[in-house]
Order: sequence, then structure tokens, then C-alpha cells
Amino acid sequence: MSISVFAPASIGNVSVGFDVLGLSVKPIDGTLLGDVVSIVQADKDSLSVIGEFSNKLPGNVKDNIVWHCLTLFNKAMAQAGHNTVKLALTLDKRMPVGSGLGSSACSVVAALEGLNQFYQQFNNTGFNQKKMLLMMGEMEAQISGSLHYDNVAPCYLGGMQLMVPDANIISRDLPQFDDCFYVMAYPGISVSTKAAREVLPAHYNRADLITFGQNLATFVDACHRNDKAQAFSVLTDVVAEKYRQHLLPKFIEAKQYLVSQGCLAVGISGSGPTLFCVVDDEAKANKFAKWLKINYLQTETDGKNYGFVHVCKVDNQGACVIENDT
Ligand SMILES: Nc1ncnc2c1ncn2[C@@H]1O[C@H](COP(=O)(O)OP(=O)(O)OP(=O)(O)O)[C@@H](O)[C@H]1O
Ligand SMILES: N[C@@H](CCO)C(=O)O
Repeated sequence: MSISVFAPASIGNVSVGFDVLGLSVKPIDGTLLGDVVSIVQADKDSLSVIGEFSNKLPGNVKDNIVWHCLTLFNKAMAQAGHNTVKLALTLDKRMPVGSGLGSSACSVVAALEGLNQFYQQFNNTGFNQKKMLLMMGEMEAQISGSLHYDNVAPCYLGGMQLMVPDANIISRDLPQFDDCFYVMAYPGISVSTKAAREVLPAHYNRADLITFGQNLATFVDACHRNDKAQAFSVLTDVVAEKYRQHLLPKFIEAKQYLVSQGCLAVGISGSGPTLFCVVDDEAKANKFAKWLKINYLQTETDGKNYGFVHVCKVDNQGACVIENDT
């Protein structure tokens, strides 16, 4: 028996909800923007890493977050009194590391959901959604140095997710705007989440605190009322963007251009360097994607260009089984 699970890219923060809001996205051309983990029963536990961005990961597979997911999952199964078997895992690392697209979250979600789906079919065991989210949060915290669900929750559940301070709920699905396009521009350079958190101030002034609360509350209210104009008029980040934008070459110029051309909003996806731009017109989305390809992509220190631009919509499905051979 073998199973493959895909976990999609996501926009952490969505500008107004630092650490508490996230949106899952999928390219409209059908590209699989996310990681895939495949699992098959074997004589011993193993992990192989393949894919375009596999060479950016630790050389020792035991340092790969997917291996840690297997260890954590097996421990939880033992604690619950469930049997486990030896497994061969393959990670297809399709997501660039340190991209702001929730790359580690994609690996964590694909691995844990893959294991859960495997055991549900293998011996009718496994865990509920809440336990799964808790394990995903624990793995994401281990890798990025702080507990935040704004990538793992949308990646796992799909749609737009608002993290709530209630351990019994963790994440709430927010209504979002089906006619919107999210142009995602990954410039091809890496920004570590840890480093991008270290540049943030430890304290914020009262004016920023009030603006933050007002923007997030207005955005959530507008989503519930399906008021697109109001929602995107307040999509402004006073917590991270001004402190991080110097880590993103050409971000300020790109934002200025896109805003001048009438997009609904522009922001940093997660901790960057990916830029996201929201529009409700496909022709405009394609035009901006073309512009970003020419003007936002960078050359890495090895002289190569790893960047890409995708026109996306919201991925309402989240993690899903893409192959199931029983
Ligand atoms: N399967 C994996 N996927 C991604 N990163 C991994 C994985 N396994 C180990 N790592 C390590 O975890 C760290 C991830 O760093 P970081 O949190 O900055 O990246 P990220 O999750 O890709 O960022 P982002 O959420 O902005 O896309 C890197 O040092 C990377 O080598
Ligand atoms: N909310 C996190 C997302 C990291 O991808 C941050 O901005 O640091």
C-alpha cells in the first residue's frame, strides 16, 4: 500500500494578521505549488528527498523536518496505544526554502497528513484534526523558533484561516473573495524566518497598536460581509513590513508600481521574500505577473535564478491525497 499527499503554499500574515492570519493558494495553470510526501510500507524507516529544491535542504535526512514528523507521529501513536510499521518516505521538495510561501509548513503538513491517511487505511487508526494541527504547530515551531500557525493551518485546512486563542478550536475558517487573484512573486533568494523575526521590534507604539487592531478587525468584518473594497482598503501591515522590506531587494519599487496600476493590495508573503499582489481581474493579474517576472526576480549568489511568478486563486482544499495505491 502506498499513499502520496500534496500540501499547498500559503501567504502567512496576509499583511493585517501577523502570526494569526493565513491564506492557502494554488496557481490557476494547475502547477503543483507545494510539497508532496509519498509513503510506503518497508523493512526499515527511511527518507529520500527529491525535487527541484532538494539540494537546499540539510544533507543528513535526520535533520529534515519530515524525519522529525515521522518521529513525532510514531511517538503519538505509541502514546495512543496504536500499532505502527516501518515506512519508506519520499519528500518531493518542490518549494524553495526561506521563500515566504510556507515551505517548511508544506513539508510538515504533507508528512503528517500522509502518515495519518496511511494509518487510517492501514489499521483504521490516526488522529483528529485538532491533534493534527497541534502536531503541525509543534513541528513548525521547532524549525522557525516560534509557535505560529499562519502557514500550517491554511496549508492543512485550505482557505483563509484565522488563529484563535482557544486550544479547542485553534483555527477558524474565514470567508474570502472567490473572484480575487493572488499574484505570487518569489524572487529566487532566501530569507530565513528566524532572521526576519529578529529584525522586528520587541515593543510597538500605541498608534501602531491601534492601527493594527483596527485593520485586522475591519478586514475580518469585511470578509464576513463580503465587502471586498473595504477589506482590501485596510490590508496594511504596521507590524512587520517596514522593518523587513530592506531584506527584499526591489520590494518598495514593485509595491509603488503595482499600487499605481490599481491593484487591490500588495504585501510580503509571510516573512518574505515573496511578494503577493491582489487583483480581481485576470487580465490585470497576468499583466502584473509579467511585470514582476522582469522587475522583481533576482540572481542568487551562485549566479542562477530560482525565482518564479504564479497567478493564483485561493486553494479551498488544503492538503489532499493525490495518489492512493491500496
Ligand atoms: N523539509 C524541509 N522543508 C523546509 N525547510 C527544512 C526542511 N527540513 C529542514 N529544513 C530547514 O528548516 C529551515 C527552514 O527555514 P525557514 O523557516 O526560514 O524556511 P521556510 O519554512 O522555508 O520559510 P517560509 O515559511 O518563509 O517559506 C531551513 O534551515 C531548512 O534547511
Ligand atoms: N508569521 C510568520 C510567518 C513566517 O512565514 C512571520 O511573519 O514571521
